[in-house]
Amino acid sequence: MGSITINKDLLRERQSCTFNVLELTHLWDGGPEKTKERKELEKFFLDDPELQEKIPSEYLSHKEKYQEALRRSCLLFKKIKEWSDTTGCGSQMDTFQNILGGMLGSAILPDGVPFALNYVMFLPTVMGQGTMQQQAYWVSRAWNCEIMCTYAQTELGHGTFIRGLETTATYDPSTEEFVFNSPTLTSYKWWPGGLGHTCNYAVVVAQLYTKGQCHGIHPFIVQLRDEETHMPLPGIKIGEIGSKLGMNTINNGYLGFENVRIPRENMLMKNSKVLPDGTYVNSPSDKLTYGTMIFVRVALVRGIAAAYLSKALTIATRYSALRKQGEIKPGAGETQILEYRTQQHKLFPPMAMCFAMRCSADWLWDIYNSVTAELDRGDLERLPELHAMACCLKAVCTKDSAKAIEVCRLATGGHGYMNSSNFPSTYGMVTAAETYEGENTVLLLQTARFLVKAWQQARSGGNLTETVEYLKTMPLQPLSLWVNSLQHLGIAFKRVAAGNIETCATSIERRILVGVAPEDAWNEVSIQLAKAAETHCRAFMMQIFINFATSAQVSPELKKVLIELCELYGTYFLLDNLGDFFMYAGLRSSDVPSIQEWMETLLHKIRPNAVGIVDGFDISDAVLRSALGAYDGNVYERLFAEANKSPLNAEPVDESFHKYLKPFLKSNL
Ligand SMILES: CCC/C=C/C(=O)SCCNC(=O)CCNC(=O)[C@H](O)C(C)(C)COP(=O)([O-])OP(=O)([O-])OC[C@H]1O[C@@H](n2cnc3c(N)ncnc32)[C@H](O)[C@@H]1OP(=O)([O-])[O-]
Ligand SMILES: Cc1cc2nc3c(=O)[nH]c(=O)nc-3n(C[C@H](O)[C@H](O)[C@H](O)COP(=O)(O)OP(=O)(O)OC[C@H]3O[C@@H](n4cnc5c(N)ncnc54)[C@H](O)[C@@H]3O)c2cc1C
Repeated sequence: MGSITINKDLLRERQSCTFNVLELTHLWDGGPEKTKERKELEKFFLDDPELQEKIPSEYLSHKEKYQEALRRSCLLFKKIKEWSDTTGCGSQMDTFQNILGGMLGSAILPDGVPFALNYVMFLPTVMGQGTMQQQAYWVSRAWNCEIMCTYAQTELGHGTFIRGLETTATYDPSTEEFVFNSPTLTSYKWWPGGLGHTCNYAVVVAQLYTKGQCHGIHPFIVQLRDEETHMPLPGIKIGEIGSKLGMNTINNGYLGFENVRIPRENMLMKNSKVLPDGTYVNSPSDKLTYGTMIFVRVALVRGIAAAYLSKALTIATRYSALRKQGEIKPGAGETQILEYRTQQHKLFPPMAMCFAMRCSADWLWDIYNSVTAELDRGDLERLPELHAMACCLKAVCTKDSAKAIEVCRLATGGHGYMNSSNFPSTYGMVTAAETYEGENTVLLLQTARFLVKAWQQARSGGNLTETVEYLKTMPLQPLSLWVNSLQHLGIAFKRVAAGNIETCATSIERRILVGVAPEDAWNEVSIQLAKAAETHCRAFMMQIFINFATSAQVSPELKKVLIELCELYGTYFLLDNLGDFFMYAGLRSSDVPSIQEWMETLLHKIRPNAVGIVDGFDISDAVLRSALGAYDGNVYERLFAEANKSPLNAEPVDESFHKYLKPFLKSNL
């Protein structure tokens, strides 16, 4: 291996960047103070040799992977406490979020943290759905890792349709206990993270029966394993569900119950209650039980979709700046692959998406916090809008991110197929989020339900909330001739969304008029409904990005880049969905060449700043974990170093040669 110097092409890219990269880093982090905190945090954790990987996890067995992940998780959580005690600054919650859902966690446990569900789902559920007394008892125990907990909702037979869950919790007033049973194979809990061999308690979502009546699904805290021996308690059948496409250290498990008894106090009773005599007291809204899912959907947009995409882009962009292949002009010398317009088309629109996701995530987080405060005061008015936006943003951002990460991998050719590129684990992590916490199509249909109602309300002159206000204003504005401007893009995206929503609503009405049952009409139109929800989300993200790029308090050089990215976001999705813009936004085919040219010019303008933009994400090599994406660009040396970690390279001749290959070859002589 040669000495470590920065690759000359990367150096040149950095010298020609037109804006101050540190300014972008500060903007991305939310201010210089946040950048400083993040860096200190990363240093504290990533410099610890005990937390560093000794053998790449791909070369470990399934069991060894889990054991190593558990070892590091324990150290990691000890260090979190140490961090909070020594610094006295930065709430533990920020640290946990960074570790469990963010970049730091992916640096230390790239295939998932087996403790994640304790913090991501168990604690938010107890805090959102437990009484003050329950919170006082359970939160501190779980927070301090005296116990380790998960969230067990999904079953072998039902994930999406949670009203169809089969696990039963039957109240026995004689002992003031709930009795848990898994009446069928399909009622076994299946999927919860950490359930396999890590957790000793879980929030279990089950059908509540009292006085012979079923009251639907409710959350309960159930002890699964002995706190001392970790043996499953009597009647608990528990294990791990096996190897998966990714997230192989998160220890997803299965769980069945046979007459397992828990005290009445373990039902989370902030919303609905069961009194000692078995009387059921209703919740103000049965949807409050779904609160934890909203929280996680909100967190995913930034913590998974935007974060992991920024990682994939850093890898693919740096690599594309130093990788040379072929010539554009014969005899002119080999070209950096980043010079190819098709390569720019693969990488730069996802950069724009990353920014759009990031500003949308900030908006979503703010509305989540204000609506949660309103719910605590008994005001449920804005819950439907929050639910609708959390659903579509989770679906669209995880879909865009997973797709773009795969494009980034393809953009790095064969080397991207190596585990050492870190694309496989990055993709595995993000595509999982397309399914968990609400499968994406299903979530889009939830948003569509809200949109169709909003459209009906707009038509009848009713009031509309912030995100659907355009359904009232758009139809009143005359279609104007196409102009290549951000403002026109913003309006065109809203027109497309409004048009799609109207088409769905009228298609449903038409079917109902000829006697189709409303539910059947909904199903028949659901392809368009899912699309309408996606276009609504896209219009929202376009507008949020426009607001952000045009109002950001940054230098003119950085603002120019933000505006270029924002225009690229719009032109890219417009050209990808031309039919919609022809149908609903007054676009004519004669307008298309100028938009295509606009998009191509944007690619050209962004080109000199591409490396600067991904450098601005400021993802350290320890977090990036990629032979292709390291800051110094010494790709080929790193690929070799990683190849030499393969256990097969430990000996010049593997023992299997003598055992199998040699006798086989000899037998053919
Ligand atoms: C690290 C990885 C961790 C992963 C963990 C997991 O995956 S854990 C497992 C994660 N699992 C999942 O994510 C499972 C995904 N499945 C689900 O979330 C639900 O079962 C469902 C929403 C798909 C349908 O539910 P349903 O059949 O009961 O409902 P419906 O369609 O009949 O609508 C009735 C009304 O309720 C409304 N409403 C619905 N949800 C919410 C909400 N959260 N808030 C507020 N409102 C909500 C809806 O808008 C509608 O309002 P309307 O129009 O009547 O005024
Ligand atoms: C990595 C990972 C981690 C997970 N962690 C947890 C966890 O910690 N705790 C937990 O409880 N669960 C967890 N889950 C489970 C997860 O929440 C479910 O897998 C998810 O909600 C989807 O449910 P399902 O698997 O039953 O899919 P299904 O609902 O069976 O979906 C299958 C197909 O049917 C379609 N479909 C279903 N219903 C409808 C409908 N109404 N309209 C139109 N199409 C529909 C879907 O679009 C999809 O194409 C995890 C899953 C994964 C992959």
